Amino acid sequence: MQRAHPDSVRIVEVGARDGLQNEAQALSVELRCELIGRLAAAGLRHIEAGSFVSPKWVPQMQYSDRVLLQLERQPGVRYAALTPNLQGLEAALAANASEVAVFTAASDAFTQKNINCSVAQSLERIRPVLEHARTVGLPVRGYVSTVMGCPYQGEVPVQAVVDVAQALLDMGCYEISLGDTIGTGSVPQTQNLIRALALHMPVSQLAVHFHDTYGQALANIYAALELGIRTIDGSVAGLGGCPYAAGASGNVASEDVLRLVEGLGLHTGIDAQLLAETGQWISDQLQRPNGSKSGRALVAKATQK
Ligand SMILES: CC(C)(COP(=O)([O-])OP(=O)([O-])OC[C@H]1O[C@@H](n2cnc3c(N)ncnc32)[C@H](O)[C@@H]1OP(=O)([O-])[O-])[C@@H](O)C(=O)NCCC(=O)NCCSC(=O)C[C@@](C)(O)CC(=O)[O-]
Repeated sequence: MQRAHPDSVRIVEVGARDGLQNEAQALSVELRCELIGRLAAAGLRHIEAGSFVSPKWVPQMQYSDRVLLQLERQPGVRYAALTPNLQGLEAALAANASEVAVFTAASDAFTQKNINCSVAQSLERIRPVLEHARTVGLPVRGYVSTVMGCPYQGEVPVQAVVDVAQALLDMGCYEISLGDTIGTGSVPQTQNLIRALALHMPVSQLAVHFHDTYGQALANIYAALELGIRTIDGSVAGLGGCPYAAGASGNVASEDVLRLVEGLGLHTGIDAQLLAETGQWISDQLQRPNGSKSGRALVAKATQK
């Protein structure tokens, strides 16, 4: 997998997956395809397009196969999908996903609620996914949730995160996305975690995935950037919520991440105005407030002209 230049940042857009999976209203296949098309037009090059999980567990992600098959693909864009097991991988391959992501957590209590098994059992489910993906040359990203706190267990030891991240890398994931699932992380926690991980694996193989539940996401991302992280997950318009924290806001907004990294002189290849307009468009479709401050500001400024 090509690594980012130190002056460039890769934003992994998770709005059409992590965002929409947490919205109360399930969007049509057509609107999901249009969202992904607009994100690609804005310059996003890594877009999570869907999730091949049980529709009984996450009904909003049903028909991800249709989304992947119907969307108009742009050259150079990776259209990724979440897969919990071999059944999901087969579906993702049939829908021609450019890559897949496997997911587990650093706390057993969370994996039990999320995927109905322990962390150790989840790794055993993931192993054949990676083995099969390798035989067909499909890249696999790995997610570790609850890296800074679990809604059921509370504190999560740093060593538990290191162990799971290492296990996923050893199985063949090209990158680990560190999920602050409930957004409770702080700057010192972010620094401690990344420093601990960096003793065992290259920072270039780590990404950060913050939910903005307590408004700390941008501060934590800045701390991560200072420690060399160059891959950041974001969700356009801050789509999503958090099923584990009532009333909580969703993922950090991609528009706000973009503003932060551009302010630091780092490059992304993303058009801020097009992304902001996409954020406003999808917020209107969902009849929800636009969760990005910089997105709202850019749209308002353009309207004033
Ligand atoms: C993992 C399972 C399936 C286990 O669910 P289970 O009930 O333990 O497993 P099962 O193997 O007994 O299967 C039960 C049913 O699901 C079906 N099934 C089995 N596998 C699949 C599949 N791949 N696609 C579609 N259907 C599937 C299977 O066919 C069967 O259907 P039935 O016989 O009842 O009609 C379930 O727990 C599940 O789907 N969980 C989804 C959880 C989820 O998607 N959570 C959100 C994603 S994680 C996340 O958002 C965090 C992240 C990544 O963003 C990072 C962060 O923020 O921290």
